[in-house]
Amino acid sequence: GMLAAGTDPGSVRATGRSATTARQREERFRVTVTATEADPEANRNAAAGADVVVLGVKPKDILSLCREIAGALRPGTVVVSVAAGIPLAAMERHLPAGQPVVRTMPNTPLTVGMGVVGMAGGAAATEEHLAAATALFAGSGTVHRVAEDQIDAVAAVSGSGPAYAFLLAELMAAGGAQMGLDEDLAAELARNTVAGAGRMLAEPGVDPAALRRAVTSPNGTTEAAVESFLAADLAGIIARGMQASAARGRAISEEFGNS
Ligand SMILES: NC(=O)C1=CN([C@@H]2O[C@H](COP(=O)(O)OP(=O)(O)OC[C@H]3O[C@@H](n4cnc5c(N)ncnc54)[C@H](OP(=O)(O)O)[C@@H]3O)[C@@H](O)[C@H]2O)C=CC1
Ligand SMILES: O=C(O)[C@@H]1CCC=N1
Repeated sequence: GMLAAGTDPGSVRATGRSATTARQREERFRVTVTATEADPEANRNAAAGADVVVLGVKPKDILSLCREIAGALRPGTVVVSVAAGIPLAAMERHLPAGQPVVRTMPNTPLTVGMGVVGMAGGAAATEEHLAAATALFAGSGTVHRVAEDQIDAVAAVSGSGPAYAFLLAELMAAGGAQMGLDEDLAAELARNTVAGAGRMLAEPGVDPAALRRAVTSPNGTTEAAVESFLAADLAGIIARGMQASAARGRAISEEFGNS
């Protein structure tokens, strides 16, 4: 997303673990990608002198990565985490005192310029540091400042949310095939329906309920489907799934955020 929005590839130093995926990413993104399995200093070298460092490893690996790069950071370097569940205070404990840290919850639609990001700043993060973190995402989505205790809820709505829409497309395709449609046709109809509905939702100021009502003819086919969904407690099913997402964020904090 950053590159598509005009970031100079020459200004980006990326790292990964595997040399094979590093090569693939270099070819795909035209940025320098160094693998830690080939160069154990890769992360420290990438962090040294950077204005902004983005931590994109799994939550369980974030704090050891903070310790690994701590000695290479300049005092003003902004450390931006995308990890679910890892608290700002935990990262701050493993970084030099006073290091500006920003915790974010992005989502994959950033890759098509339609991302949404929740963002919270740590103890040493000033407006200038938050603006630098916002600039990473601003060309490929919208950034919303939230209190850190709301990040798990942001993850439940928008971080994990793309998967809910993709699951809907999968289930609609399966339902179409069950009714006798060719499997490929059912998948194509479902995929383009969810994609098309998403495009309609992206228009400024639209109300999803109004869009839904426009499809729902009185006593028609859509009404029959929607009534069936609601009678089966789709609202409760979605709410419980989102609670499970947020609970998993809290569990990650407890499992990996206390060291
Ligand atoms: N996927 C999503 O939609 C979202 C993910 N997140 C967060 O993003 C983070 C990554 O998740 P996800 O993309 O699913 O995971 P992936 O496994 O796809 O990505 C993790 C990456 O970290 C690299 N890596 C692992 N260890 C090291 C290391 N020591 N040094 C350098 N690079 C390393 C891996 O390299 P290699 O490939 O070479 O092994 C891999 O590229 C998580 O913290 C997650 O919470 C947040 C919001 C949305
Ligand atoms: O599933 C996860 O834990 C990450 C965070 C939000 C989306 N993917």
